[in-house]
Amino acid sequence: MNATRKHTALPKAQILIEALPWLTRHHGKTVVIKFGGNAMVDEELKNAFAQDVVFLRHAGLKPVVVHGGGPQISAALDRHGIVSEFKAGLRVTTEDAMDVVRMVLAGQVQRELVGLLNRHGPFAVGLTGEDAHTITATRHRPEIDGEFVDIGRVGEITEIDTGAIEALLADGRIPVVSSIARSQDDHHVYNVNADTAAAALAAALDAETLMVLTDVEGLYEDWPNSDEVISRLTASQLEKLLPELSSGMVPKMEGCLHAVRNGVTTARVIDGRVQHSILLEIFTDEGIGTMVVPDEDTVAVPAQDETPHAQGES
Ligand SMILES: Nc1ncnc2c1ncn2[C@@H]1O[C@H](COP(=O)(O)OP(=O)(O)O)[C@@H](O)[C@H]1O
Ligand SMILES: CC(=O)N[C@@H](CCC(=O)OP(=O)(O)O)C(=O)O
Repeated sequence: MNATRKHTALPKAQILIEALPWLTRHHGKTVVIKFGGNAMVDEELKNAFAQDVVFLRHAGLKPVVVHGGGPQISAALDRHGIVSEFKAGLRVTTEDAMDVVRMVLAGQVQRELVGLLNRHGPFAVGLTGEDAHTITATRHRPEIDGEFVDIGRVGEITEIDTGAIEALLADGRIPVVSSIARSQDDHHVYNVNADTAAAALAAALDAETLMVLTDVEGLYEDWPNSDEVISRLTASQLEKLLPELSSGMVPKMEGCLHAVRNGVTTARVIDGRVQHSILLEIFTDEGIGTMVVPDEDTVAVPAQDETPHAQGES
């Protein structure tokens, strides 16, 4: 038998080897993955998402999932006869609506994700920001047209306690966090935008990467007029762009900026409608979506041969 004969499965081995430098560099690193409600509506996509997250866990990374559930909350509120209203991209949350938000996020969406991940082994443990003081918030009053408005039980994060999440990660688990905060003002809870919660957790956990899965390809340069995606931008470039952004992209991009300004090496917005978008983003040369990086002068440039990602990801 010819020892140099190429096996037909060689391309598979090559794909794995291509990922080796990335895996080596990211071994043991924390990756916070935000799964958006709009990317969460398709069964196949949800299964592929769970596979990707478990894959990362087996590859030696420490994934933390933070989930949204905007469409699911709106549907439940509708069933309760409560009209959904958004101001500054945030849901106006009455006391009654807060009970529904909590029920949907912690009792429905989080349970489903935990179940999907645990088909692969005893990995996922669900919690909300209320648990073990993980997320504490005070009442958020966004400034709209020069005035601070009351939008009910919407929280502005004041403190993160990473203890519970870190203990779970040390035990080899995959924490699945619902974006509800304990209140520092009273004994109730606050509704927090899931992008904001994910970014705050990524920064507090000193995560390597924040990945935000959504229902568009990334940040469009001139939305809604064109579908040209911005593939890479620095923190300063993003900061200049923020005032022009609208709706759901505002908390997403503000979150990415917060993350990279607070120690996270890359923040990415990727298309959650694409099956296995997490693995595609990590392991393929093309990369998909929008990547935000700290300003050039604040990061060390990685060695070229260690970068499988064409966009020069670190
Ligand atoms: N510049 C932009 N690029 C891409 N999407 C944008 C932009 N500005 C606003 N959007 C809107 O933001 C939405 C994503 O935010 P959101 O609906 O909150 O998603 P998710 O449920 O994944 O958090 C897109 O579907 C799009 O309608
Ligand atoms: C204050 C606020 O707006 N909270 C969000 C929380 C869920 C969320 O952010 O879900 P997506 O990521 O799917 O948008 C809401 O009530 O819809």
